[in-house]
Amino acid sequence: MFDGLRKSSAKLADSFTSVFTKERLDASDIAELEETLIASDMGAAAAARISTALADQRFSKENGALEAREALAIEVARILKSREATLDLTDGPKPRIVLVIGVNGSGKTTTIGKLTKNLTDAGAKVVIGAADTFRAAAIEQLKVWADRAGASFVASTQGADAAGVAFETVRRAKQEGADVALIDTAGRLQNKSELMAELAKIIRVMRKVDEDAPHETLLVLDATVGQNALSQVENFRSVTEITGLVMTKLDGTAKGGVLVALAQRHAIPIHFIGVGEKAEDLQTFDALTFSRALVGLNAQ
Ligand SMILES: Nc1nc2c(ncn2[C@@H]2O[C@H](COP(=O)(O)OP(=O)(O)OP(=O)(O)O)[C@@H](O)[C@H]2O)c(=O)[nH]1
Repeated sequence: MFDGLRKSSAKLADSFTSVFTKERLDASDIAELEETLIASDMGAAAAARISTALADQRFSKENGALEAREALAIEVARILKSREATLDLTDGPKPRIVLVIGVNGSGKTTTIGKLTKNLTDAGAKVVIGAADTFRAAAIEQLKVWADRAGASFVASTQGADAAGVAFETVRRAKQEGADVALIDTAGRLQNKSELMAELAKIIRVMRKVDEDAPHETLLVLDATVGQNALSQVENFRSVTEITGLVMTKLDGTAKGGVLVALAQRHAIPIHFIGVGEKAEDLQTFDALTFSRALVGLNAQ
């Protein structure tokens, strides 16, 4: 985690150390801190909240920078804590039906692959549905993950009806007594009404097999897009219910602070974060571990 967030923490640390060299911060230090936090993609509301909290604290002359960093991690974690929610897909209804949505390239396919590997390693039976029928490579990529993990795989040809694939995936998961069904979707529709119609159709058709489907709708966000992730949440939220978030590619960006902006703005659980391309790089989101890594402190 610490390594995965190195780019984000390095950016924050650079400007941060220069602010905290005093026992108490004056108004201009606070303003500088607030700017630093905004520049790290945390958003104005979270930056103001954190700066105000730090303004009331005192730090020692000798060790101020470290103490301030510890205090910052605590304040960041305070915002993130309410969004922390472990998602154990092997628990609850069987099969647990999970729809994975997000814009094109956000990391949906890779996230499903990683989840599948982690679930099958833990002994769960998984069925993957390649309902992203827009891109042949996405279907191929998913098949590789499915084969590697020994998961069942449902796909059709490129351009086929996505809802048909989703239907068959849920049917197969029931038939095989699977624990989890993970369904990949396409995020590349032309406009909002098309996206809404497509997702609504997928859900309607899945419900013919299981009236509670989907049990989870995970929105996958790419951290490298920074503040744009906020508008993606708004867009998807307006077309369907989102039960949880996954933020990928945190290792490839200095914009990791955007997760704080998201937590401040949207009351949606953050389940997983991606800090690399391997299955073990998909980690359960833990507010304090993330916050400490973000400000450049090792986990405790
Ligand atoms: N470094 C890094 N790369 C990631 C992570 N998650 C996904 N990627 C990479 O991001 C790229 C896009 O991921 P995909 O999983 O293909 O994205 P998608 O949302 O399925 O894209 P479409 O199929 O085009 O809709 C791939 O090259 C992945 O290997 C991550 O956490 N870290």
